[in-house]
Order: sequence, then structure tokens, then C-alpha cells
Amino acid sequence: MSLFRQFIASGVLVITALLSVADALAMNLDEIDQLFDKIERADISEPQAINDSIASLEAAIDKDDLPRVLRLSRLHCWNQEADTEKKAAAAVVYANKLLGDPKNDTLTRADLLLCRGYFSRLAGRPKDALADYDESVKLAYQVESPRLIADARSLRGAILSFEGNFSPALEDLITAQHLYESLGMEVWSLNNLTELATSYRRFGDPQTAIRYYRQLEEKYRSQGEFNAATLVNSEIAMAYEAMNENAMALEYYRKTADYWESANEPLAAASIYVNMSGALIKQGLVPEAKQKLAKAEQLIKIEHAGFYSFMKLYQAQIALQENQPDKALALINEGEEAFNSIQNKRGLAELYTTKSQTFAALGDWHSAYGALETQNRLQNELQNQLQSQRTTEMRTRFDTDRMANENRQLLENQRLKEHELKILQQNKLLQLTTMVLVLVILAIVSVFAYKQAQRSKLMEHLALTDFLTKLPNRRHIYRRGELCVQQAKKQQSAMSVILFDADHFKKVNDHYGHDVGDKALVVLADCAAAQMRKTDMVGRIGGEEFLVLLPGTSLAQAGEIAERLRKAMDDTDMNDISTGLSLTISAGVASLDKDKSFSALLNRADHALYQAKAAGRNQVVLDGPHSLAADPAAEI
Ligand SMILES: Nc1nc2c(ncn2[C@@H]2O[C@H](COP(=O)(O)OP(=O)(O)OP(=O)(O)O)[C@@H](O)[C@H]2O)c(=O)[nH]1
Repeated sequence: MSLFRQFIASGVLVITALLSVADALAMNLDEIDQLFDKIERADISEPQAINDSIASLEAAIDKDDLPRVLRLSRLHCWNQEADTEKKAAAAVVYANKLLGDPKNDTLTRADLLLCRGYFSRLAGRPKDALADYDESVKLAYQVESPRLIADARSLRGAILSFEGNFSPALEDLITAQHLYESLGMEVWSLNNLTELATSYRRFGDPQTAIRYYRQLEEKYRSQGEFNAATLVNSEIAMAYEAMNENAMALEYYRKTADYWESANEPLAAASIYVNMSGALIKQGLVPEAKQKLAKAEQLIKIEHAGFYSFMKLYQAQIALQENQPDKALALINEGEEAFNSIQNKRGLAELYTTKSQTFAALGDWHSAYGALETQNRLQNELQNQLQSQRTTEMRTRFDTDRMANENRQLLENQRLKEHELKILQQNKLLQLTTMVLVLVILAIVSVFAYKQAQRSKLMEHLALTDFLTKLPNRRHIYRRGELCVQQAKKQQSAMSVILFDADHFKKVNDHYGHDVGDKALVVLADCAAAQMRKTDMVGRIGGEEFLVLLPGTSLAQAGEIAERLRKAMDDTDMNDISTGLSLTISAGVASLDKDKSFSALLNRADHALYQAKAAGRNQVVLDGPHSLAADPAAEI
């Protein structure tokens, strides 16, 4: 029984161990995935912390775990340095190498293309970047990954917006915005919102831009990201200026410039001074504008073409107001060159207005008229552009509902896929647990069945065995007797029985006690069993009465056997059991006759035994003289 208990205990242990191994494994993979998520969501932003996390992922990921190996490869791609064009170009080469891996799945390929495009743009190759972004968006939709679609469309939107291609830019950026917000990816959502707001500003919708910028500023300030909040402030100032709300613009410019001064970022402050001067001049605050431009001039050089061009324009406007048209014209020429180099039409249009006024101040009416014509042409071009942009805006806004619907569908699909995956994983664990449980139950049932069979066998043995002598009991030997008779009849062979009984056993009990009587019976049983062949059977059929079955044995042979037994018993020394104890037996022998029934055979043996007793005991009597003559086996 203790073995059985041990077995159950070990079964329970196996289940517990298996479950805890599965648990530990899942925990480990969970931690790996959580770390991936953190890095990808930009929840970890310190470069050193990112490198450390990637190193620990490298150590933890099994090299046969392909999905995670590929996820790590994508992370490696994005983690390349690109603070110079040279480094960005090296990152493109690295991305190319990763893209060459034949084990890449579609999702990985899409992400690596995006990564290569990103570094191509930083390396000054916007066309390559756009081609990669296009391909990446296509693949991201194929694999229906909302995260990747958001990334690809955000990056593509930014580049399209920069190139002035507003319709597709807004569609990309709005889609990415919905997705990032739905996925709860805050850092990327804010990043994308900045692009979106700037696109609206560039596109001629400063009100919408300001609405987004204000959301961003609030968010950045609440997160303590003051540099980012200040960058947004300067965008707000520019948007107000575009709306001709110069007082508001100035308020934001001042706030921004003060921040960069106190943060010891003089170049950033200088660029704000340039932008600020335009609003100051429009507000009639010329001396302050002059003072700010003087400060800016110390740091803003020709390579900062965007600011340099406006700096020259504003300086020219001041020179003109101060009645110095020659100086103004020289400044205008420098500014014009810079505006042309960056193809800034809006700046050029403003510059040509000042140029026309300057020529007029110089009395050169012809050139003044020419400049005015150029200004008109530029203005018309800008107007037309604005018109087509308005149409674009209408279309994009109209399409917003469609984009939102598409995104909802996409996210729903993603949610379903994740749900299915979860169920699949749970099912696997369930299958494993069920298998283990079934095995354990089978083992337990087998042990039970085995034990039960053993017990039944024992019960049967006990039911057929005499408890004292361990010989077959009456039921057993009678059943065997019937079988032997049937077999003998079938085979036409002889069969005999000896029925023997201890003599005056009552006296033994009375004189020596019941215990001694028991022991004497055991000696008698052992003696009889020892005398017999394997095919014979001795059984105890009553208190001190025994039966011997002798298949294939004639009456005469049986008589001899009975005599041998009688003699053996008579010779047995029983002083070991009790001094002076001796025991004899009387036996009746009968052999299978015409009647051919076991009970008839027994009756005749019983009759012979009765005769042996009557004749004085300690003797063997064969069943009547007729039987000897009639016994066919006797002739064998
Ligand atoms: N010790 C012991 N005695 C038993 C057992 N079974 C029966 N007896 C006794 O055996 C005795 C049989 O007595 P009887 O039937 O009178 O026969 P007997 O004394 O042997 O006389 P004969 O058979 O005529 O020689 C009885 O006293 C029973 O109590 C047993 O298992 N153990």
C-alpha cells in the first residue's frame, strides 16, 4: 500500500513539476516580450538603457525561437547611430545586410525596409527613403500589423509633408495618429501629432495646427519635457504669424527665446530672434527688431539658409524704413540668393514686395514695377497652390471617416488575432496538462486494477483453500473431482480416489487438547501431500477427513498408494507435537466404475472407509471385489 501511496505522490509531483516548468517558461518569455514592448514603445529612451536591454534580450532569447530572433534583428536595425550623414549611410548598409537574411518573414521585411528608409532620409537620400516607405506600407497591410502600419505611414507622411505633397501626407499622418492613439503608444502618438500639426501649418491651416500644438505643449509640459514643449511654442508663434496675429506670435516668440537663452542654447535663441523680428516689424517695433537681428547676426550664417534668408529680408525692411535704400537693396540681394537656394516661394514673395518698395525709394520705377510683377506672379502661384491645398483639405477631411473605419477594422482584426493566439497557447497548455493527467489516471487505474486482480486471486485462493492445512478445501477438491471424472470418461482412462480419516481423533483432542489436534491434522495433511504426484490432489473435506484424487490410477494402484500413506502416517513420530502422541488413519479406496459419476465414486470410497473403520481402523479397504474385476484401468 505504501508503494501505491508513493506512486500517487510521485504522480502529483510530476504534474506539479510540469506545471511549474511550463509556468517558469511562460514567465520568462513574458518578461522578454515585455522588454521588447518597452523598447519599441520608447518607454525606455536612454541610449545606454536601450543598449543594456538589447544585450539582456540577446542573452535570454533561444536561437531557435525564430519570431523573437527576428524581432531582435529589427531592434538592432533601429538602434544604429545616425547623428552624422556618414553614420546614417553606414546604418543603411547594416539594414541592407539584415534585409538579406532568408529567414526574414513579411513583418520583419516590412520593418527592416522602414528602418532602411529612415536612415536613407537621414543620409540625404529622400527618394530612396520614400521607395522603402511605400513598400513597407504595402507589406505592413499584408500582415495586418497596426503598429507597423502606423510607423510606416507616420514616416511616409512626414516626408510627403516636407515635400509639400499634403493630400497623401495628411492621409498618412491622420491614419497613423488614430492607430497610435488606439494602441496607447503615447510617445509615438505625440511625435506623429507634431508632424500632423506642422503639416497643417505648412498647408495653410494655422488654426488646426495651433489646436494640435496646444495639445502637444500641454502633454510635453505635464511630462517635464520642456525642450519639446518649447519647440512646439515656436511652431505656435509661427502659426499665429501666418494668421497675422502678430501680438500673439510675439508673446510665444518671447517665451521661446527666453527659454533657449536660459537653457544656454544661443543658436536656438538666435533663430527665434530672426522669426520674431518679422512680427516685431509688422507691429511697428522696429528698434527691438533691429536689436534682435543684431544678436542673431552673430550666430546665423549663410549655411543656415532658412533663417539667414529671413534675417536679410528683415534687415532690408528696417534699412528701408530708416531711409537707407542702397543698404536695403544689398541685403535684399543676399536674402534672394538664400531664398532661391531653398526654394522658399513665400519668403521670395515677401522679399519682392520689399524689393519693389526699395526700387521705388531709389526712384527706379521700372525695376520697382518689375519687382512688383514678380511679386504678383509669386503671389498668384502661392494662391493657386493654396486653392489646390484647400481642395485637398476638403478631400482629406471627408476621407477621415473612411480612415477611421479602416483603422477600426484593422485593430479589430488584430485584437481577434491576438485572442486566437492566446486561446491557441492556452489550448496547448491544456492539452499538455490533460495528457499528463490522463497518463497519471491511467497509471492509477492500472495499479488499482492490478491490486484488484491480486486481491480477487487471493480471495479465490482463500475461498478454495482450507485455512488450517492449506490444502484444497471441500468445494475445491469436489470441483476438481468432477472435472477429473469428466476427463477420465472422455479419455476412457482410469481414475481412483482415496478417502481417509484420522482414527479416534476425538480422543486426541480430548487428551491433548484442540491445538495439538490441529497440529496433528497439519502433519497428516503434509504427509499425504508429500506422498502424491503432481497430477494428484489431496484436499480436506471435513474435520479430520481427507480426499485424494488420483487421475489415471487403477483401484489396485490406488490401494497401494493408500497403504503407503497409512503406513507413513503410522510411522510418523509425533512426539515433537506432544509426547506420546501418535495418529493412524483408515482409508477407503474406490475407482471409477460403470456409474461414471463423481458422487457415486465418493459413495463407494465412503463405504470402503466405513468398512475399514468397522474392521478395526488403521487399514485400507478397497471398494468391493466387483470393482476390481470391473476396473478397466486395472488391466493397463
Ligand atoms: N483439533 C481439531 N479437531 C477437529 C477438527 N475438526 C474436527 N475435529 C474433531 O475431530 C473429532 C472427530 O470425531 P469423530 O467424528 O467422533 O471421530 P473419531 O473420534 O475420529 O473416531 P473415528 O473416526 O470413528 O475413528 C471431533 O471430536 C471433532 O471435534 C479440527 O479442525 N481440529
